[in-house]
Amino acid sequence: MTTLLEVSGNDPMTDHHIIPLDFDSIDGVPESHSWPPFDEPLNKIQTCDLQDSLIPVIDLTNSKAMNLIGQACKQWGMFQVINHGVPSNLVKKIESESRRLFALPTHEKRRVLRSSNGVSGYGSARISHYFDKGMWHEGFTIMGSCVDDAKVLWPHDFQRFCDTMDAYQNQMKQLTHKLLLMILETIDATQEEIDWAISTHDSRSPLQLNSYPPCPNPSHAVGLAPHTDSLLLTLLHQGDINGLEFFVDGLGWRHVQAVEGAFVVNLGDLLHIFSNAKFPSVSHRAVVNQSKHRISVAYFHGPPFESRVAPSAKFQKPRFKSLLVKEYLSLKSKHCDALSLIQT
Ligand SMILES: C=C1C[C@]23C[C@H]1CC[C@H]2[C@@]12CCC[C@@](C)(C(=O)O1)[C@H]2[C@@H]3C(=O)O
Ligand SMILES: O=C(O)CCC(=O)C(=O)O
Ligand SMILES: [Fe+2]
Repeated sequence: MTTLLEVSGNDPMTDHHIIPLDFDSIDGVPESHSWPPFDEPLNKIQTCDLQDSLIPVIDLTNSKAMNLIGQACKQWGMFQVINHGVPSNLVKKIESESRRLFALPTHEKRRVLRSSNGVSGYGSARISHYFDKGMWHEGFTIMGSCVDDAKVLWPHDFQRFCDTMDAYQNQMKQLTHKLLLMILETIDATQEEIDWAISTHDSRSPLQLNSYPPCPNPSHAVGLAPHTDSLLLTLLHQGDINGLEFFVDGLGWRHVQAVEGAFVVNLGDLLHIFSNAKFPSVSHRAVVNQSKHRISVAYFHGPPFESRVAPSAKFQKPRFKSLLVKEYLSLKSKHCDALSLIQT
């Protein structure tokens, strides 16, 4: 069985790409993390209420949910869901447990630093090696069980962290299954293709905790640099602090309005390939602010790494070459524009 470690192992990132800033002692944006001022999202000047936000908020108990989801996938590659069935007290716990982790002293967090060609653990996002500037971000990636790392952080009090992470991942698995069935039905995927996409056998679904501490100079820092997610689907809890933005051709960067109790769903590269580019793999980023410590939790679902990814058999003119999922991830770990490298 291929682990993510193997697919990412062939380009060990040098340490300065992995170790986040020491936010306990930082008092400004160092040159290493100072980005050229970037364009403000167009709708920053608009009132930030719902109808301004391009991304539809879809009630999963609505009988038209599947059609609305299909339209949102084609148009934006992103949507928000409410009345999804995930217990709100668990969502509150995942955020409070994440805050408890990131509130640990820097030297404690660095004891579970991700290894140079690893996936799990504390560190900057893996995309950091695409850029020569650092990000105003610290992350903690969980692949499967987090007991080993949690025992290092809290030798006598690790259970509630792990129980919360496990319970949340189980809920995410169920919600992902429900959403993928709807999304794939809108493009008439075959049963075999559906089984491939929803398979949790041997697939690796990382859980990513993101922390964006308040930043003294937010217009010169980037929380998470522009990227597309690589797998099939990402479910994001962003809490009540705005920061997620996505790029729309011709419009520029638009913010995704934080909606109480909603999950943001964005499609990844593998669904872009499978849909033969019918669904965009939306480029998105996270910006930081001066006063609030923003936390987000992202759950990534992908098919088994040994399996093959290709445009659905129903497309007469496939626009992408077929390759193994692990080959795609290995390509993406070196090139942020991996999708353009596998076009037919
Ligand atoms: C299976 C995955 C998905 C990864 C890489 C690997 C493990 C960690 C995931 C993230 C989490 C944070 C954002 C992202 C962009 C990153 O840098 O690491 C994600 C990336 C991807 O979606 O490509
Ligand atoms: O924190 C956010 O809003 C975005 C996080 C994200 O894009 C990711 O973890 O892939
Ligand atoms: Fe992302």
